[in-house]
Order: sequence, then structure tokens, then C-alpha cells
Amino acid sequence: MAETAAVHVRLADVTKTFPGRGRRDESATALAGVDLDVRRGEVFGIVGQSGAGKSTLVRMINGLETPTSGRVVVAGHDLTSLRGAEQRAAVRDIGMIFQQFNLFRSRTVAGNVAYPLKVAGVRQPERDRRVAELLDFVGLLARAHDHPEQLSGGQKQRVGIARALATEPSLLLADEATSALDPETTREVLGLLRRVNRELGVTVVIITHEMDVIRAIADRVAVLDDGRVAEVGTVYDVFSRPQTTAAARFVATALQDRPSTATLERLRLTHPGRIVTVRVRDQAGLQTTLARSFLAHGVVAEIVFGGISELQDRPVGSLTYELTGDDAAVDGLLAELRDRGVDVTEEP
Ligand SMILES: Nc1ncnc2c1ncn2[C@@H]1O[C@H](COP(=O)(O)OP(=O)(O)OP(=O)(O)O)[C@@H](O)[C@H]1O
Repeated sequence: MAETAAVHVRLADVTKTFPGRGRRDESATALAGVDLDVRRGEVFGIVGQSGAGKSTLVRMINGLETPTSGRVVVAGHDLTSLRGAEQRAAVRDIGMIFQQFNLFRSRTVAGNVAYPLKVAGVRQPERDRRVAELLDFVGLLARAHDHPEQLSGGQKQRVGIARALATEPSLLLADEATSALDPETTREVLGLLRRVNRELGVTVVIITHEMDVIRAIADRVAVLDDGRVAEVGTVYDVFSRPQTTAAARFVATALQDRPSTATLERLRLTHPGRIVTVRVRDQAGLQTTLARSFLAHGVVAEIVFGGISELQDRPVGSLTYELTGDDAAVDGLLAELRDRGVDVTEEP
């Protein structure tokens, strides 16, 4: 693909190997041949287990780490080839927020937000104006003179966001930015990041080990597994049809697509028939297909578990049925449903 203005961040065949520390210490390959494009204006999620290479990847995007081989291009600039003022300008165009907020404890809320402006040489009156504007945007203007320890975790992260936006970057990197927060505060911070994206047009890259975060905010997602990109696509596609076991494992943590073993055991106590789960996606006419097939095969179907919710405005979920009828009829029914493209699994 050509490098167009639509591509904000491009990783091309990026490999990062850390040398072993001692004689016997083997080198570690954190990233192995990663190709990835983040489009301008999107919220892009990167998910992966601990050790998958997420932090290395994000450090690569903001120039803190250089690739062993391959290229990292941000806003059209090859980061590895920039020096001096050009390099500083490129880095100023990237904001970053962290799991532990990384605020200066000795500075006030306003002082924290002012800091990058000071470093960039912005003079006092303009600095004060920008700080007030940023604190207003994150809803903390009234706390300008407090110190970080007087704030809750969610408020600290909002200060982190204001500080990251101080130099008006076009790209914001969030490294496990909500991992230290409770679910409600997480929602609040994700809502603010959504506003940063929608209202300010900032491209957002979110690194997380939580699929729920991706589900709540991302447009597209890459699943990183052992230093490689296992899968990349829209959140709907990856959630509704994961192609790899690594992706399926993550999706299962955010979508209760099948009854758990414990739930199945409970269901069996009161439902002696055969139990099957149908995956619900945005295929048209699924309910009609099911109803007609149940009738045609003389099988009685009762919903015993499941639910359908929305993801990026499209349906996603599952329905678990108890099927009552003779075995041959149920076998015929399942064969027909599969023929018709219904994703149906018989539960063990
Ligand atoms: N500076 C370093 N020196 C040696 N090995 C490193 C270094 N940084 C990362 N690694 C190794 O690279 C691999 C990927 O690490 P990385 O921190 O990028 O993963 P991660 O997905 O961010 O994990 P976590 O969620 O636990 O932070 C790991 O095996 C790690 O031990």
C-alpha cells in the first residue's frame, strides 16, 4: 500500500531484539516482522497478553525505542532517520498517557499541564490560556491549584490527558491508561478519549490487555501474539469472526458467546434435551430460518441462555437452545442449519 496522508502510523516489517544481558542470557525478540497501519483520525486498539510486545511497540511509535530492523513512519516521517529539531518536532506531535499517570507530585494540576508548554518555550500569558482551556476540556478547571495526591485515579488520568494534549499533538498513545481504574472510572476516561478523538480529531492508539476497553472505544484492533500481529481488522469483524485462537481467546473475555461450563452444568439439571448454541451476527433473517427449520423437523426449541447486544451499531451475541425431539430429527435439523450458513455448536 502506498504511504498516503490517510496513514498516520506505519510499521513496516519491524523487528526488535533485545540482546541477552549475560553470557548465557538469551536475547529476547519482542517484535518479529510487524506490519501495521494506523489511519489518521481513528481509534486503534492493540491488544495482547503480557509479554506480547505491546509496550515495545508503543515505545517504538514515540521514538523511545528504535527497531532492530524495519521502519517506523509517523505522519510521513521515518522516525529513525530524524535528528535534532526535526526529531523534537515529530515527538511533540505525539502525546502519551500511562497506567500510573506519571504526574509530577510536586507540581499543581495546572503546573503539570503547563510543563510541556514551558519545555516548548510557550510564554506565560499564552501558557495560562492554554492550561485553562485544557483543564476546562477535561472538566478539572476548578482543581487547577490542587496537587495530584488530592485527586482520584480518574481525575489524575484526566490531568494526564490534558498534559498530553498541551502541545496539540495529532496522535495520542495510551499505554494501559485505564488498567489501574475501576470499571466506572474506566468508562469515564474512555469517554473522554472518545471526545479527544471526535472533537479534536486526534488519532488515538490504545494499548491494553482488556478486550472490554477495545470493545468500548476502538474502531479497529490488532491482536498481538508473541511479537507478531495475529489479526487486524474492524472491531466488529475481529469480535464476530475471530480467525485465530489468539483473537478468539481475547474475544471470549469480552463477549459471553457460549455458556460457561458451570452454567452448562446447571442448565443440564433442568433441561434433559440436547443443548446447542447459535451465534448471532448481522445475517438477515436468522430468526425466521431458525423458526422454520425447527418446525420442519418437528423439533421443539426453547431458549435457555443467551443475549444479543450491539457492537459498532451491529448485532452480536448468542442464543442457547434446548432441543427436544428424536435424535434423528435433531441431527437432520443441525445439518440443515449448517447448510444454511447458521453457526451452530452442540454443547458437550
Ligand atoms: N529492555 C528490554 N530488555 C530485554 N528484554 C525486553 C526489554 N523490553 C522488553 N523485553 C522483552 O520483550 C518481550 C515483550 O515485552 P513487552 O513489555 O513489549 O510486552 P507487553 O505486551 O507490553 O507486556 P506487559 O503487558 O507485561 O507490559 C518480553 O519477552 C520482554 O521480556
